[in-house]
Amino acid sequence: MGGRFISFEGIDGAGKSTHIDALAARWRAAGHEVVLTREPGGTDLAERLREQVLHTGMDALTEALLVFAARRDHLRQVIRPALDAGHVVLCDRFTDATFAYQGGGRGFDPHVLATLEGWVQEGLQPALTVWFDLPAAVAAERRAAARSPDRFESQDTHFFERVRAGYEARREQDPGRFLQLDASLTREAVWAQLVAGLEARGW
Ligand SMILES: Nc1ncnc2c1ncn2[C@@H]1O[C@H](COP(=O)(O)OP(=O)(O)O)[C@@H](O)[C@H]1O
Ligand SMILES: Cc1cn([C@H]2C[C@H](O)[C@@H](COP(=O)(O)OP(=O)(O)O)O2)c(=O)[nH]c1=O
Repeated sequence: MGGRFISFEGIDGAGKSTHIDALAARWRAAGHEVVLTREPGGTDLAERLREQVLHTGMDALTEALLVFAARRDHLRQVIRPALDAGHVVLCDRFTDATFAYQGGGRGFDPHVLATLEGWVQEGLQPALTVWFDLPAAVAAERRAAARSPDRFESQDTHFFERVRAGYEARREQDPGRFLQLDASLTREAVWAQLVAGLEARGW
């Protein structure tokens, strides 16, 4: 398996973390070098920016600038070197999250986001984006059972329905990149969809 960049997306509580770890274990057992990382984050600088984005009040443009600054550092220090070395990169969230949260959720101008995307990524996109899709109300029930909320997780269901619509708009712009999963099903059923989607791509 050559360098392969896969991102994982969905509203908070969709079940991404559960399945990213399982996929990393499966591919490592098969002998692949797997880099597990996340956004915002993945480097010392980007993790410090993450802390601010998740816990300090700011407007949507500031959020967007900080997540793209974190992304630039992450791409230069971690993602591109790993892909150049032929590794698999599994990234918990990437730029679709910016279009979904800052664009859809906060209502920020997607044209500005697209300009930043072009500067920061210089054409690099994930080979595949796995989208854990489910209604905002179901995700809210899961989160309530699991953890205390950050700045995003404390938003209401309307916010998360806008985030979900933001993901749908991104999928429509580039459908071949997306593997959309029905994340409202049981863990086993979601995992089966994920494995089937990867196998359909010869992975
Ligand atoms: N298919 C599922 N059905 C019910 N609960 C789930 C499912 N997948 C994950 N969960 C639970 O929902 C919560 C959120 O899952 P998590 O993987 O942390 O989501 P995310 O990383 O997308 O925010 C966790 O408590 C997890 O155990
Ligand atoms: C990558 C990214 C994340 N986010 C938000 C979405 C999430 O609410 C939060 C962190 O994502 P995540 O790592 O999924 O949170 P957790 O570890 O609590 O499951 O950051 C943005 O708003 N814009 C972005 O570009």
